[in-house]
Amino acid sequence: MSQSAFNITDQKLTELAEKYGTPLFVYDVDHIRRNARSFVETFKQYDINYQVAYASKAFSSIAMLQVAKQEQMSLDVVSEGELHTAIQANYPMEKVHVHGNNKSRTVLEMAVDYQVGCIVIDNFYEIALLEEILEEKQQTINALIRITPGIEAHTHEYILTGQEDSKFGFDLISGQAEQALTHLMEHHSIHLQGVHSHIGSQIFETTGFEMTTEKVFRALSEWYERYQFEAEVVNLGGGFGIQYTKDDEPLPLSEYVHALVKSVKKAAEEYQLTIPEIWIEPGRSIVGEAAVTIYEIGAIKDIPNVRKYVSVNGGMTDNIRPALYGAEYEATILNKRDQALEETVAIAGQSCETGDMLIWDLTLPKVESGDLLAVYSTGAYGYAMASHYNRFPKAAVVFVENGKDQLVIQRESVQDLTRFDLTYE
Ligand SMILES: Cc1ncc(COP(=O)(O)O)c(C=O)c1O
Ligand SMILES: N[C@@H](CCCC[NH3+])C(=O)O
Repeated sequence: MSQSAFNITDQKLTELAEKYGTPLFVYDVDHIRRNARSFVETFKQYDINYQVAYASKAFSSIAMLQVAKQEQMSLDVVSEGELHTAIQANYPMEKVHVHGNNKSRTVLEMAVDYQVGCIVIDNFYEIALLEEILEEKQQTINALIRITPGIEAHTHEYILTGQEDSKFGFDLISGQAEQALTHLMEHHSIHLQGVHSHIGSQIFETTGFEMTTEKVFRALSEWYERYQFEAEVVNLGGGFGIQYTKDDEPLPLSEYVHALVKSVKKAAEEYQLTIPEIWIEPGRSIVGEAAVTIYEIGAIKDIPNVRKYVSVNGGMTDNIRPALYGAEYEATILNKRDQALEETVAIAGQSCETGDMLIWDLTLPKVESGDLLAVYSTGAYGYAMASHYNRFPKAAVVFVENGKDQLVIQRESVQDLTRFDLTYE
């Protein structure tokens, strides 16, 4: 499991828990950099133009974006808040790609004012709104159209995005993608650079990506024949799987890049099209295995012959993935790593929800209140999806690199929670 790839010792994690309190997200920055470099260095082996855009929805913070920028990545944002974070991190705006299936006028205006690298257009409503804004501002902008290729990747239903029946993008099958293309080709304030397709998340095979490339190029070839449209860019999204538990067997990140480049080259040759720039937008595979969450164990409820519930001082408010997707995690007790495994317990969150369980069956040494539990592979969609349910303040986030630790997101206090509340007169 990812514990082996995680390079911060239990002793260091224990010290960090004492220094910063719990629950605490601890990121191994070196791990983030290695993942980013796996993608970038593999692309460099080919004679093609590429962009690796970090999908900041997986974990966005100013410090994280500083690291992404240092690693030469572009950036995918999906909201005003993610774009604002990019601005605060001084991200080069020409490397920012703006996504979203319901972009607000504000986010589109920001994107135009800051002249972001491109807007990934999702629907007809957005085209009309964007054209109105560009007309008002007498501006132009680069764009990709997001197409849904009609691919069902092997992953959880809620994180599938490439199938025809999806809220995202213009689908190929009904002809809506082609309709968007012909409209955009006639309206010159939007410079159409190419197409985008993202089929889902936590995918362990390259087949889905290869099939997508084939479908995208088949459409591009038709569009070339009918309208002489040539894509400068083909963005094949993110979705590369990581290891949460021993049952997950992810491919090396370089494998995805090899497969994508080869399939693009093959399809371009087959349809006699120029090889476009290849863009990808990984999120989970950059940060997922780079972090652990440390909790303190509190209440223990043993129901003889039924189950032993071990509660931690966090749960669905810092990691909603088990409750939302039935996601599975592995964990250890930091202060008991050398002790024999003795009992199988269930790790419960502290929110007032029966479904707030982090791990149903975890074998640990004898558990006691006060022990520190480290849950692995929590770097993606953990803090990013945190909530204030039951008015629990959000956890703190620490980055560790070269043996040095630094707080990058402060722990919230209960005072923070009532900061926007007004009394009712
Ligand atoms: C459009 C788009 N791009 C990129 C990503 C990042 O996916 P992942 O974190 O699985 O790499 C997502 C999330 O699924 C997405 O919806
Ligand atoms: N948040 C999801 C994945 C969705 C990614 C964004 N489209 C997860 O935790 O697995």
